[in-house]
Amino acid sequence: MKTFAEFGLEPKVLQAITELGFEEATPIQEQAIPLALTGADLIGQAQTGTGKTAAFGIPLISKIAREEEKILALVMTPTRELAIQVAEEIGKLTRFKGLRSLAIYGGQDIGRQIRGLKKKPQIIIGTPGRLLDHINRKTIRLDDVQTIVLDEADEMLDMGFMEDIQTILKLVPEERQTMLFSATMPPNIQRLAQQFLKNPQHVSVIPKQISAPLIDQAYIEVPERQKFEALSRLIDMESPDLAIVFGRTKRRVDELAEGLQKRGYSADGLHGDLSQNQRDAVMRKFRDGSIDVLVATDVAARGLDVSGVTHVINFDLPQDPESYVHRIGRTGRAGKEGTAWSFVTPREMDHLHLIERVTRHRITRKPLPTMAEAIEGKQRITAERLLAMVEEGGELNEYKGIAIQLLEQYDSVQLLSAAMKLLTGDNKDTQVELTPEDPIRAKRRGGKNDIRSGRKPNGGYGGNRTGSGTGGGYKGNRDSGSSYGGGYKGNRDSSSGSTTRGGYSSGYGSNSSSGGYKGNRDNSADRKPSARPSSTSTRPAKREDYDI
Ligand SMILES: Nc1ncnc2c1ncn2[C@@H]1O[C@H](COP(=O)(O)OP(=O)(O)OP(=O)(O)O)[C@@H](O)[C@H]1O
Ligand SMILES: [Mg+2]
Repeated sequence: MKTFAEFGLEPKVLQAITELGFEEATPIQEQAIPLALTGADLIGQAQTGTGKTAAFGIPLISKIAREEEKILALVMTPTRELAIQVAEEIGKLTRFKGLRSLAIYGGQDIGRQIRGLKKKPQIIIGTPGRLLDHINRKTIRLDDVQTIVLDEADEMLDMGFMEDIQTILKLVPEERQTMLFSATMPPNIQRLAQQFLKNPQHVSVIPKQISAPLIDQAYIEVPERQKFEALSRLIDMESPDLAIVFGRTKRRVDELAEGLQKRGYSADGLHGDLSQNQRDAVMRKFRDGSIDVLVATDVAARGLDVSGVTHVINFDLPQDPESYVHRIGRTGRAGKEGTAWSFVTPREMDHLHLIERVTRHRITRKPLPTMAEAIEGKQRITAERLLAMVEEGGELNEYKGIAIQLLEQYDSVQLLSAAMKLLTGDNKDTQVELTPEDPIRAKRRGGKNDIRSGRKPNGGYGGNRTGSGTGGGYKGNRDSGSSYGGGYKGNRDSSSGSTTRGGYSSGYGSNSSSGGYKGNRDNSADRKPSARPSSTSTRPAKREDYDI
């Protein structure tokens, strides 16, 4: 392993890297950084959570002089949340060097972005749709761009951004450096690369299995109708610090988040129909631990890096193996361990086997958690919370009088059991009905089913995307203070975890989100309204359902 000093980086960048707590370069960084510093075009592939952002971010910022007042680097990402996150990481890396970077994405007030652009940032990180909007308004000019990065390039193509990306790339001077990064590399990427990259160097760190190694993967075979009960038991049994539950559609996510809240969990939903304000608020709550369960569509599958995510649960199986790899990659990041669970209905077993084949990884079958296991898990957490309060020496004097009185009259075991029962907040009786989803049908994959080799056959799914709207309605602002990877790191051990694991009792009461955002279904993410003409893509549409 190399240290960052060995790359010959300037002191201010090294200082920022040290500040981020990076001691050694990850394998993709070790390979990509020296090459990228030579100015070569790159295609970088490495497992989820292995530091691809810094692998392109460090060379990108190293090339820029502080006094420049032009846009010299452009990073494109498929989702708004990812644009925000990458902008934060680049912001941290340029902290001492003092470069200006700005995130540009749909859903945020365009006037605010224009004001930001007037400060002459050298680095723009954005989603293609809104970038193009600025380009057309002439508020962004790309004439001086020297470096372009496409993060999650394959996903951007799948989302129908091919044309937008091509338009944008054509506006950037030919003498530039172009880099593509992702954990998966299907063939349409090769086409894009052929068209826009010059003699690209492939940098890939891909061991035998494509998914990140530190993720323990399991599945539970469960009929559609029992999935919610299974989820509730699983969460109780596992008591995750932070979990992401993936649902297939926006409606599913709404219903799941609402159902979990009703049952007393501290959960909230994220999908493309929420206003940007709501999306930001949910992400902020998840990042700072004030909710423990993020229920999301695939809008959260790519690139998101939230420290402390211990569990990913595929409530619905994803449509394709690539999505599976990215979804479960939200845990087990940066050398940490994680657990991924998938619910598989009996009719979806083929689909599960396809995922196993393509990812070259056996997923362990586990039984549905029993009620006893669920209760045991909940009791453990309640006991932990109780003990944490005792050990922290919380202010208990006001309660001691009544405690002594009660103990004189009642048996201590009886009393403590009753208190624990109250604290555990058993809402098991609350009925939750979900609208059933059809089982995922296994997609026919001709040729070699190997995402690592990049040979991914054309999907057989034409169109049928339901999302519409191009991220209009520039609602919302995001305040800049939110923190990615911020102050709660290292503070999620079991005792403090129990303080954030609200919902089993009172006191975490801001779970108000489930209302409000329904009925706003046309304001989807930056996703394009319908499948692009197939002439621009090897696959007309990847997913049967673009309802994320
Ligand atoms: N050299 C390093 N040492 C320690 N931590 C690192 C290092 N490089 C990156 N990280 C941290 O690892 C985490 C994952 O990094 P990053 O988000 O860049 O992964 P990624 O490879 O882009 O994953 P994905 O495929 O999911 O997008 C981040 O929290 C990042 O700060
Ligand atoms: Mg990434």
